[in-house]
Amino acid sequence: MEEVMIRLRLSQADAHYGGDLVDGARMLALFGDVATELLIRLDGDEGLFVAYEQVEFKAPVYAGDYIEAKGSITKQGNTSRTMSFTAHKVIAGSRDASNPSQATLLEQPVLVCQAKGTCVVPKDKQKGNTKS
Ligand SMILES: C[C@H](N)CC(=O)SCCNC(=O)CCNC(=O)[C@H](O)C(C)(C)COP(=O)(O)OP(=O)(O)OC[C@H]1O[C@@H](n2cnc3c(N)ncnc32)[C@H](O)[C@@H]1OP(=O)(O)O
Repeated sequence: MEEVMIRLRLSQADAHYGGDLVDGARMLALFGDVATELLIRLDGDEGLFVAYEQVEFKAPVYAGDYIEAKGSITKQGNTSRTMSFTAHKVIAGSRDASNPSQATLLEQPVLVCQAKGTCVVPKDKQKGNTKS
């Protein structure tokens, strides 16, 4: 199955809790964008997220970290598209206030979040089914 990936750096604006910790919902926002691209590629429509079946936050994410969010469609129903997602930290920003510009390229990316979810694209919006 085709895989889609979004890679971005989390900034100070993403820090939400003490110690520059990023809200877990930020990872779900990334998964939503990954899902949207998967649906555009398959159906030519952005679709709608109907449910997350499973979300696990496996490691903390901080401002300054670089994240790769990936997803693929695992099952195609009539209108539903079931997907699985992962987010890995590939660069860790500084956690040392005395050396804030230091950063570490991680030899092994760290799994920070994983989820399964389902999106819906109504039949009349699926590629090839539009009447116009
Ligand atoms: C990815 C997006 N581009 C970005 C977003 O995240 S959108 C923002 C968040 N989502 C929304 O605002 C959507 C709000 N929900 C809706 O508008 C509707 O619920 C819906 C349009 C998404 C679905 O409505 P409807 O078509 O009436 O639903 P159903 O006919 O009941 O089901 C359609 C298919 O979806 C499957 N399904 C329904 N509920 C679940 C569930 N909890 N878990 C897994 N799958 C579910 C259902 O089985 C149908 O599948 P098939 O058509 O048989 O394949």
